[in-house]
Amino acid sequence: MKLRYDYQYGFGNHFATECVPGALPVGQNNPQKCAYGLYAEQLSGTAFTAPRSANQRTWMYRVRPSVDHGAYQRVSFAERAPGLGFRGQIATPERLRWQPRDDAAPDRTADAADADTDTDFLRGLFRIGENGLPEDRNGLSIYSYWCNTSMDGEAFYNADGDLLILPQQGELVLQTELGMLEVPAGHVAVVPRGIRFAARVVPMSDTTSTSRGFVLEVYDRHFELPDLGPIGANGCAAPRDFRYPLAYVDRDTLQSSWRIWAKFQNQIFMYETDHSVFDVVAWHGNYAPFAYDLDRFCPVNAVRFDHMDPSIFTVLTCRSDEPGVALADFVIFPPRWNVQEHTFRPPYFHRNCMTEFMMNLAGEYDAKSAAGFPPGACSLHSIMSAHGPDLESFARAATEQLRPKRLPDSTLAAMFETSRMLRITKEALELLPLDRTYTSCWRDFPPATIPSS
Ligand SMILES: O=C(O)Cc1cc(O)ccc1O
Ligand SMILES: [Fe+2]
Repeated sequence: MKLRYDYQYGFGNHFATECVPGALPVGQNNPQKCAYGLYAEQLSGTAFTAPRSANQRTWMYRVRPSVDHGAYQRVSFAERAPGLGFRGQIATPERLRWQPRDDAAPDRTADAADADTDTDFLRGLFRIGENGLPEDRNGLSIYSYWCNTSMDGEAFYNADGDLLILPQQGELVLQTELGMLEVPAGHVAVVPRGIRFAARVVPMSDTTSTSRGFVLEVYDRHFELPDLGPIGANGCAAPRDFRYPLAYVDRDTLQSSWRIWAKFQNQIFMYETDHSVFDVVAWHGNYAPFAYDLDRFCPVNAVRFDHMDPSIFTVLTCRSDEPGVALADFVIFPPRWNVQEHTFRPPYFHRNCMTEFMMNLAGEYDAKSAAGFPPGACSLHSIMSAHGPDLESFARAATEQLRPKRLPDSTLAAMFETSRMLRITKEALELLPLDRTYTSCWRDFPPATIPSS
């Protein structure tokens, strides 16, 4: 896919970019006077004292310093982002599945407001489940989003953690302080804690411009590329494919008034400015939003027999304190060849010490019938709750002729896998299209016949 904007590439690189020649100071961060009277400002993504390998910060050179804004005002959820007010209250081990959020369905807001309302990314965020607290910098939230309107004259930042944004349909363009980042379906983006952004929806046709998808919010560490162990130095997601924005200033909006929304300790606040916050003329550093085309993922898997664990498809991981255990992994199930001999090829039956939130992004998922798990649908299999192939997929895969089989390019599923237990929002059970017949897909497996003793 042809991208609209230019980028700089390389996961975690130290970048340097300027959209006006000479704006970026050379050899120092804090000149006594910056070029053009710009203001130098540091954005720290890790503690000042974090080890060098983990340290993340960016220096921005901007038209005004960020401090120049009105007072923070507390805003009600209903006024700006009802779905952020949905809190995880329900503990259930039940296997849950939701059908896609329908454009016509009034499921988007707390008040189940009428479907004609313009809904931007912030208003369309709908918390499904959570664990932990941002104030403890510990835990995560999972959302779905739906939007049909761009944020205009407005921006948002999340003080509570990083946002991984995964469009399933449509396209978002994120205008961020550090530049423009387009995120069509099939790509993923991460906006780290504190970086202000506006989400724009790209028209799909003359009459529709909607985007829907999913968001994973993590409350402490940042996303990293997973270690590859014996896989070696190559394979899976390559660092060079991660794209970062170039400095971008929209001169036309510089003097206009803006409202900035903030999520802080899971509350919403707003302040006003009489100028754009997208006024960073130059920046350098390694704390920045990024995007990645999931089609660049190079799948590695079993080439003779048996089914590898899905961790083999991890794109990004957010570590916990325990080595090898993620707070959350972002995993995909990409187009690929299935070639295993004498093997039941789809995902196996299992119970896991991790929570699995599954999303079908496109095409068919090999462990579920197409009708039950269409693109846009999602499911939750919580810690130790049994799940796996449904009866229909099992019957097919247990009897199919095992030739090399291409899972088509139209296939794409994804998973947020977390070591935490989620509490589900009551709104996810009441307002989203919950599939009340889900667990019946596992009824009536014929019993094995064991020889009598
Ligand atoms: O439950 C799922 O569908 C996800 C999954 C996929 C897989 O290939 C192996 C295990 C697993 O949990
Ligand atoms: Fe699973």
